[in-house]
Amino acid sequence: MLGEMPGGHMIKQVLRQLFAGLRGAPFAVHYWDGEIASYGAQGKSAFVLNFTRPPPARLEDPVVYLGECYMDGVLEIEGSWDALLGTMVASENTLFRRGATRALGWIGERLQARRERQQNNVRRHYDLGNDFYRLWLDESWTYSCAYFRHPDDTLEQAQRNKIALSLDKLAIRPGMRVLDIGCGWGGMALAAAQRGARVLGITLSAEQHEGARERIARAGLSDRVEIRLMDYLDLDGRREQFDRIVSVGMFEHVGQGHHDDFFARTSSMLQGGGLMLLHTITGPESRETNPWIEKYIFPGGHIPAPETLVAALPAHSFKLVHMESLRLHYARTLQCWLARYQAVCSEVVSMFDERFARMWTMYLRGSSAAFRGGDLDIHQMLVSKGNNNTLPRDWGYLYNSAAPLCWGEDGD
Ligand SMILES: C[S@@+](CC[C@H](N)C(=O)[O-])C[C@H]1O[C@@H](n2cnc3c(N)ncnc32)[C@H](O)[C@@H]1O
Repeated sequence: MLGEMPGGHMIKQVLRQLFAGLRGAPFAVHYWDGEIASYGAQGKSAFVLNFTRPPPARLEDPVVYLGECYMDGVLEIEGSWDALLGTMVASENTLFRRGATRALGWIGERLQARRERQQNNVRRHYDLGNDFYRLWLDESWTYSCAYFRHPDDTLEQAQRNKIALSLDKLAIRPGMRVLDIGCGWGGMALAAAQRGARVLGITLSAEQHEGARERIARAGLSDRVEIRLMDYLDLDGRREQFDRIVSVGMFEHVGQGHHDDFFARTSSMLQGGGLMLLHTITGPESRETNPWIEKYIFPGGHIPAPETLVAALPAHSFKLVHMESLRLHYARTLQCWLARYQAVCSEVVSMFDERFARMWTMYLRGSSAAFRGGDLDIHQMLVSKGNNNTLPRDWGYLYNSAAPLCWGEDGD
């Protein structure tokens, strides 16, 4: 499987072997020379992998290889991406090979080197440019899971819902000091300030820093919101204390083996009785990081397991107050982003190039499918430092629809 292959014939053998080892839904492969083969369970193909021309002869990592084939236009994927993602999850042992070695490679890396590498990784993603994200994010520039309270909610409305839900859970009151770790373009910070809080938002992205500051100035809230370009590792609980901490879509960057450190730091910055809302993508404990995502989208990221997060709390004086999954909300958010992204794809091609544009199509489409058909989930976890005796008596006010509005059978 590893190393150079002399040509199309050999790579076809290798791909046949690979596809024959996959478990899950029935699928078909259209090879570049006209051969059509069926794999997986019996039945009508749930998806088709269509090789439009001979792929490169070098295959080191199956997931990265197939992802690159898609980016290069060598491979088109037709049919259900949900089923494709389901097959990838069911075939993890065949497809994901490098996790253990990668984790070992990191052991012993100096803290400073880790910090620089993580910072560069994060900046590479978020500093693609405000012009790029502005093309397809909603008007609030929120780059995280929205909350589709009602089936007809637009993305804009759903992002407003998510921000309101998060601030409601945190029971923000005027005068409170709030820290937003990973504040993006400042939407949450702005909304907290509109509720009368004094907010510090931090981000590693220079583009976000500039965008958020401009936006807050335009809203006339610069006296209540400060946005700093800094790493959360440089915050110091001895100098600054907060009543509330919120962190949305940042924890995935904290990295394997550093969760305890994150909780220790946030605990040291929170007043006794203070509340923290952690909003993060989650997955099974045994989940391997997808090597294509690792290479092209989020290097150094790690998806935590919800039970690991909960287990880590008591050592840092945190108590679990409330926790919920927003899984299908993220699938819907990603669908909305994908539709908007596809509408402006030609602009993305002129900003970057065709390969980049296809890479992002794959990322958005694959991620949406991974939340519906794969093993990704997303949780909002509300914790208190020690006891908070002023919490709401019941949480009904968060979910005040008269009757529950449910997702359809297929999660749409
Ligand atoms: C997915 S974005 C979410 C942004 C925002 N919370 C939202 O919901 O739109 C992740 C954010 O985490 C920030 N981030 C990642 N690692 C960080 C670190 N070590 N210190 C501070 N911010 C970090 C990024 O700069 C980015 O703003």
